[in-house]
Amino acid sequence: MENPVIVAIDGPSGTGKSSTSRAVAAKLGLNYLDTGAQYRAITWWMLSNGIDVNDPVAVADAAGKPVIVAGHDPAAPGITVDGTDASGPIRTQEVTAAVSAVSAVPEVRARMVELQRAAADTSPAGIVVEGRDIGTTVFPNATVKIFLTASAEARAARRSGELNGAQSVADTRAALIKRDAADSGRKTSPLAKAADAVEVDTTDLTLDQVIECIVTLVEEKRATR
Ligand SMILES: Nc1ncnc2c1ncn2[C@@H]1O[C@H](COP(=O)(O)OP(=O)(O)O)[C@@H](O)[C@H]1O
Ligand SMILES: Nc1ccn([C@H]2C[C@H](O)[C@@H](COP(=O)(O)OP(=O)(O)O)O2)c(=O)n1
Repeated sequence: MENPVIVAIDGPSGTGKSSTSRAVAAKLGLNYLDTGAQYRAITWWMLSNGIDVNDPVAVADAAGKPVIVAGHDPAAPGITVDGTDASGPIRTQEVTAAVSAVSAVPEVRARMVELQRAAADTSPAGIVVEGRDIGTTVFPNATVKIFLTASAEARAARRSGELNGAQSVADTRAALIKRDAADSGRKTSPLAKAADAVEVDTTDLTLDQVIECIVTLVEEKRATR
């Protein structure tokens, strides 16, 4: 049988990773994994259990405790923490503000990477994995690597639209620039474009155009291997 296809999609917040990855996985009949949801889930567990998220030693000590299970169906991925559905709670602004600190802790990353590689091992046809370090660290031999970008203005407008005006575009822009800097500046597996990734600037592209572009790249790669 053909080797499973691994599609790595990285990039900062609001570039379209989740929407694009889900659609690409659905179109190609592949599994899907949102690694940002995993980091959000462990962050939610830390906050819910009174762990000081700004104390890396406390976070490292607790990193092995929660049981995090991410779904792989692109139509309804879902995520549970200790058996409880966490899909809603992981998207709160409290979690968003704390996730960069928690995901910078090496013990947290080691655990998540283990889960991410296991997800690929149990995906016979293959998997689309989205995050920040998928092409650089988690799957350096991925079949196709994509790095999505977009202007800060476009990203803030998209995110603010999702929050239904609960946060202004200016505040959303400031928060995401702060998170980009933390994610790009950390020591362990920072947000970065792999040397062999294809960069796609989505600022002036529709979601359908981005999906089409990535599906074509994967199909071309599949045809030549
Ligand atoms: N190319 C695009 N053009 C316009 N809006 C987009 C595009 N890609 C994604 N979006 C919208 O932007 C928001 C953020 O997209 P999402 O996929 O969650 O980004 P990320 O996972 O990179 O944070 C969503 O509301 C999504 O529908
Ligand atoms: N592979 C990954 C994925 C996410 N993270 C961290 C850094 C990000 O700020 C958070 C949240 O990621 P997520 O993709 O859910 O964020 P957005 O949907 O882009 O707002 O997790 C990471 O460190 N490594």
